[in-house]
Amino acid sequence: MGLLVDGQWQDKWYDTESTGGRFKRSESQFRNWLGDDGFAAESGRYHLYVSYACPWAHRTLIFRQLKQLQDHIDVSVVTPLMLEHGWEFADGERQDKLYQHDFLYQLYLQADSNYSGRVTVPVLWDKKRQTIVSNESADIIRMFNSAFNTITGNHDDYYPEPLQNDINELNEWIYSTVNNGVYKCGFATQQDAYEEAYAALFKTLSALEQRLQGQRYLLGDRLTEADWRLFTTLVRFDAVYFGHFKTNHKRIVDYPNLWGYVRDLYQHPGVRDTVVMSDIKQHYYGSHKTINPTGIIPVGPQLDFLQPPQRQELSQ
Ligand SMILES: N[C@@H](CCC(=O)N[C@@H](CS)C(=O)NCC(=O)O)C(=O)O
Repeated sequence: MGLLVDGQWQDKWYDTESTGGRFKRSESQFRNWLGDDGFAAESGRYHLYVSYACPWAHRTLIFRQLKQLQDHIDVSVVTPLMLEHGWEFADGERQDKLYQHDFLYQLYLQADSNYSGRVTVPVLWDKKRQTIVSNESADIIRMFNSAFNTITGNHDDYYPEPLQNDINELNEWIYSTVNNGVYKCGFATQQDAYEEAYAALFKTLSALEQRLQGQRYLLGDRLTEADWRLFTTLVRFDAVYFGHFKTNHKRIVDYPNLWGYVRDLYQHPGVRDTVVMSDIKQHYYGSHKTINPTGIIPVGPQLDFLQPPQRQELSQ
């Protein structure tokens, strides 16, 4: 675990000293947009770098499936552990298919040899201009939602105009208390910081449980970006966050509506292939030595995401 400082790799854990023990996620720095400034949407031009463990990268893999981009955007997948060199590649299935780099930070240096900042997944790479289009998953999924529509013929819209304000509001709330909320619990280094994040997380989960009582998705009948962003955290919750990040007030299986909802989304065509639970568990329990020094990976729990969700009738 580390970061680049003026193009040099340094092995450092997150600094929580200046924030009273609170984990603060840094802003992504590459924020170009497909279609703008010479980044035309073209089949085969862009490459996606992901980790199967990472909930932010997971969103982009889901949108690649939903929007039928598999033949147009290829993917390289890092190995599950993130240790002193950050994200790494290996031979075979986990190679950097474009440049055979050993470490992801080498790709960042290829884009900017003086880069300072964290080296995160996902990365959307432009093979033509040899640079990073974006390392912000929220932007990448928005681009995938529409930029390639004329190429794929897939016009499904997960960010429809009339619902955009509602989606943005939900995203903000769910990002800060749930998606990033679990990290705020897990990476807190002071008791009050942890308890504050824990309370906010379970307050939101309880509100979401209520909301999903009479409706299939967060915004009613229509499946939107907000659902997919919530899904990647919920699907990891019982196997990882509950124990490793100490978010143990309740499991997702203890919330009937949320549990049915996760199964419903898991069983959506193309999605289950993007959930690689072995990488998820290995990454968290094996990479965060300050939280789990032995690196032992718990065997359980048994989770049956294929149980019928019984939520279809809610959208009729
Ligand atoms: N805002 C970014 C966050 C991505 C992110 O933090 N990814 C984590 C993995 S889950 C990462 O690569 N962390 C490496 C680090 O912080 O050094 C996004 O949503 O794309």
